[in-house]
Amino acid sequence: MTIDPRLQSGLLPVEQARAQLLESVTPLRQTETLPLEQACGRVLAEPADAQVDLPPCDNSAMDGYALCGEGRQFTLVGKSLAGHPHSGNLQPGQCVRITTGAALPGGADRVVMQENADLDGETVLLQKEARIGEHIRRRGEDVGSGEQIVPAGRRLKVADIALLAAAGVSRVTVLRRLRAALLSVGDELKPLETPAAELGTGDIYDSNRIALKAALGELDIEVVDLGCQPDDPGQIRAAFEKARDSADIVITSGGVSVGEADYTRDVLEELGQLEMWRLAIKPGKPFTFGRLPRTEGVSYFFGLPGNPVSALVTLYQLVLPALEKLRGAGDDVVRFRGRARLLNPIRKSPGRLDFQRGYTYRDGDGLQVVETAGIQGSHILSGFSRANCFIVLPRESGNCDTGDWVTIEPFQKPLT
Ligand SMILES: Nc1nc2c(c(=O)[nH]1)N[C@H]1C(S)=C(S)[C@@H](COP(=O)(O)OP(=O)(O)OC[C@H]3O[C@@H](n4cnc5c(N)ncnc54)[C@H](O)[C@@H]3O)O[C@H]1N2
Ligand code: MOO
Repeated sequence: MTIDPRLQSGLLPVEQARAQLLESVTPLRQTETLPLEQACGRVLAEPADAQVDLPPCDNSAMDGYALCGEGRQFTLVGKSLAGHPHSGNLQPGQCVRITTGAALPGGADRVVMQENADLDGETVLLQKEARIGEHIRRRGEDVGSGEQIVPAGRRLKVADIALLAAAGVSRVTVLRRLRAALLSVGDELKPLETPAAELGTGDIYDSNRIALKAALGELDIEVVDLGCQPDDPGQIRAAFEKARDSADIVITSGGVSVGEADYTRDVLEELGQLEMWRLAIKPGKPFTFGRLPRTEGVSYFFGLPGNPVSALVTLYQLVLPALEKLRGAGDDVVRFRGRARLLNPIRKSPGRLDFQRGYTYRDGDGLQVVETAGIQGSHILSGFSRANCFIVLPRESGNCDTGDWVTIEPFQKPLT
């Protein structure tokens, strides 16, 4: 197999890696039909059409009186409540009591708010004349029956669910959920169930798998949990084969660096193709991407570094955009970045795009400020836990001083 020579000599820029990842993955095609109530967060595979007009009829936007014609004096001839329309047609000079959302009776051409009218027996007196069309919501002004209301490819958010429900769409066809196989690699890793007293020297809890599982769960991705594997090429190979055969993507953590027990890349190259390794990102330099072909199709392979902060930063910055494309929702993902003023100096050496962990807030003067969330080692989880944003420092920048303006990227799902 051939590797881009730039990968061997230097480090691949993060933006280039993202673009390459997006180019490499092909969105899912299989679909399923679900009740609307189960579809939030899923990607619509077929456009959805309104089953009814919205609003379904001309109706009132206010509690008050529906009037027929001009003038300031009207005779009250009935009422129209939401769910209980007035049956007759109004003649000029007549009005009915009406509530918000209630159907406008035939002949009514304007509505006056009750605050602007006085009732005297059967007579309604307006404080000032109402304009034609005032406070009337027209049938179909939101959407018309049969109109396409949500396009294919939309990741359904709460507002989409509200619209579809209002328009009478009770079932939708969505792309099936992505399936990810997850496994950790390392002799030192122990399952979380192990009592602390039973840990040997250098043993650690397999926290990455738990964190990655939580992150994928937040994204409504099905997880096939393949546990932790020792630093043994045979066992890693068997686990990769199982992962490849059971999932659309395989996510591993650990064993992608250059240590003597780092077998992940070797096994990847044996079973498939290594497409990307060593990026100009901090933390997360040894991030690995490749493919594991199977009898039918392919499973995409993401090898995250073992260091816990590196694993999550690379998941968020590199894997997620690819997953969004894979599950068909590429264009709906908005990643917000802003600027904030640094409250403390930051150390950085040029060479890698740095995602430091920070805590941002508005100070008493309304200024967006950010402070570092403590020491920045890729093994320091307490700072990550305290943080609410990344401080994004350009690849070639060096140290920063108090008062400098820096780029921040507030945490969004699945980091929140
Ligand atoms: N000589 C070099 N050494 C290292 C380099 C390098 O360029 N040259 N890169 C460093 C960088 S940067 C990183 S990041 C790490 C990544 O190493 P691996 O992906 O091979 O990960 P491991 O060596 O297996 O583990 C690293 C670290 O993370 C802990 N770990 C591993 N898995 C888990 C898990 N599931 N849950 C929690 N913690 C985990 C592991 O115990 C190690 O402490 O390599 C550097 N070395
Ligand atoms: O790039 Mo590694 O992820 O610093 O620790």
